Amino acid sequence: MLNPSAAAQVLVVAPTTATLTDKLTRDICALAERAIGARGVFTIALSGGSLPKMLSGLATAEGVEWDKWHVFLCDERCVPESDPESSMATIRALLLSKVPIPASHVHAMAQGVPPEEAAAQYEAQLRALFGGDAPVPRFDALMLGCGPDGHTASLFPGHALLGERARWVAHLTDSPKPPPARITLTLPVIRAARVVAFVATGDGKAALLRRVFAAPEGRGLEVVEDAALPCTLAKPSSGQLVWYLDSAAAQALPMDVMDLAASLHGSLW
Ligand SMILES: O=C(O)[C@H](O)[C@@H](O)[C@H](O)[C@H](O)COP(=O)(O)O
Repeated sequence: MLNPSAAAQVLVVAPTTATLTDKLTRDICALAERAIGARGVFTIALSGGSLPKMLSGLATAEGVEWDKWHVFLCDERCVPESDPESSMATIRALLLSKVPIPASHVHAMAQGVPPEEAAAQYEAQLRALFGGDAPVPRFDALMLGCGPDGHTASLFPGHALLGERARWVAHLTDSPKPPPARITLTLPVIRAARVVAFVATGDGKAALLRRVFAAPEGRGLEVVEDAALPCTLAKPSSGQLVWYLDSAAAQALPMDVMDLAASLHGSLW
């Protein structure tokens, strides 16, 4: 019997996006409680795209110690927060404006400065919080999405940033998904997280997910690293990887993979 909280990789498949939202809410609250119990704070980095909407259930969750949360971004589009393309603006509208997280615990990326400077400033913020001497910060949770091309955060297939090993935060000005200028956490930071959670919903992700879960039969849920699909490289080296899908996104997964999906009841942590 699978004990999801002990497994390095977990698959959750919910029949609808509403049930997926409920499951995500329960799991994130349980993870936050565990992190706060162990270290006194919960550090979570969020992405843009459709993810903020999937997290909106957190706004009505009960018993959350919001004052212990520190919220970061996995990546950001280099636009002002007044622009509808701003990921932070969406996250504020759908979640942060509805919960009492202290403003000083919300770590946005700088606006109105060149992308390179915004990346350097964000890395300096992380170093101040996680300790400048740490080889890499260890987030409690990174919430990621994935594009049909396999990108995650702002790490795109074939991009030179996939080879970045020194910086914690990097910039790019040639993103194939608009807008072109972006800031992103790098792979060493993503791999150091305690939990890396992907959320993917809808038919448009089905073909990609078939490629992500393409390990030979008998190798369970193993996501095999494929340089052409950056989301497969975003695997924590000593943490837990969780893929949260709705049934539309999961429709092309092989039966032996679906058989390993965790229960929707309760929480993973
Ligand atoms: O700027 C962005 O859009 C995000 O940083 C990006 O990495 C997103 O998470 C994926 O593209 C998935 O987007 P969807 O959830 O909208 O499919």
